[in-house]
Amino acid sequence: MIRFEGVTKRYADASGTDEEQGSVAVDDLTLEAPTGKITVLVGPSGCGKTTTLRMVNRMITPTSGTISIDGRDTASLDVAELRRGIGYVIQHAGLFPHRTVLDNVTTVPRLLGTDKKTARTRAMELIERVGLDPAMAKRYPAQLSGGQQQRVGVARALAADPPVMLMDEPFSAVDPVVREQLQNEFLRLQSELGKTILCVTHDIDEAVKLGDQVAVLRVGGVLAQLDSPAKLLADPVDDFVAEFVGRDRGYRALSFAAAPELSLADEPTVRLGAGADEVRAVGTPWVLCVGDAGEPLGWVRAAAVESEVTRTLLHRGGTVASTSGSLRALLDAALSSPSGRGVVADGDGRLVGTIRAAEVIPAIEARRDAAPAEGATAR
Ligand SMILES: Nc1ncnc2c1ncn2[C@@H]1O[C@H](COP(=O)(O)OP(=O)(O)OP(=O)(O)O)[C@@H](O)[C@H]1O
Repeated sequence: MIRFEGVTKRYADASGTDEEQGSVAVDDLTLEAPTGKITVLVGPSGCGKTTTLRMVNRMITPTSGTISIDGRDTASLDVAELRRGIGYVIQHAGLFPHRTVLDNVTTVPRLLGTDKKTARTRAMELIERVGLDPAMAKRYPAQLSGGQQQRVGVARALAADPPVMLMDEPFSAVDPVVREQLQNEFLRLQSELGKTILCVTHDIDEAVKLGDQVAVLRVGGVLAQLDSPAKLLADPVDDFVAEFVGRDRGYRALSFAAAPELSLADEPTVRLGAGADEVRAVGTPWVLCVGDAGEPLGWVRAAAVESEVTRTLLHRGGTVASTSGSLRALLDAALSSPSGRGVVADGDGRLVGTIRAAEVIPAIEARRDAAPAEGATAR
């Protein structure tokens, strides 16, 4: 566990005043980042997120207060020893440009005395584990895409197997699609590794996606709210947090509500290559097309089929919800489906049935009735 206790950081002003009289970047922060969990610090630009993170590995020294890791005051530890237990990932990956990917990943273990062969074997494992082709190990950072560089950055931070990871905007230098992939893979990796992670982002969507708990900071480095993502969306503590959490929060909060078992309608289906007569015989304007394993491929408008169902005729707009997914995914499947019937698949991606938005709403209402709002945790 990382514990901040009454931590304040002031920066000396440019005029050269003492730090004690300088401007406050982090103000009396008390916060616990539990072992094995992801704690996300989020807030507007300049609210002290990076300062907070860097005080943990002592790149920045607090003006007052204490930071401890598993009960040991970080100020009392040897800096090198402290940093050995902390992986650090930054925006743009911060790789050594003149070293290969493999050398980037092995640098810290080598410095720590791991023999070359062991360090290389482990680095290759990690390179694969973060989803990179092993052939990339020989490349230099400039020969990789931004997303690939970020993956190397994560592999490098994990190379010495530190119990604690600090991540500063780790996925922000890549486009939204790559970003989502990186986030998903990072969550998968964390579910295997169970590191104690403190992660900084300015993006509330990223915060609620990654965080087991989310700390919202306001400018001046004051903690506004510390809660689970679901609680934060459902119950912002004040106008600042409500505005920061943003619009659509009622809908977004449904991501954290597991879909109950709802009765699904049997959906008649056709296969690719089905003739126009077969499609029209279904008797509905939109007909669902499935693949050989029963996986939904897309809806086809019956009137548009002249001879047979081809891939180009498939409507791709509908999302597919999983039986083990969230209420949000279920509702979204219904809302995005051209037929109004949301497609639901099982864990193997096979069609189970369909559901309409009007049938999802009662489940949402039932959830509300079952869980009366509690008070938010605020300071
Ligand atoms: N070395 C420094 N000297 C003086 N002031 C600093 C220094 N570093 C940061 N600050 C100030 O401290 C405050 C917090 O900065 P910090 O970088 O921690 O914020 P942040 O929340 O990470 O911001 P961003 O999201 O824009 O990166 C800001 O007002 C910043 O200008």
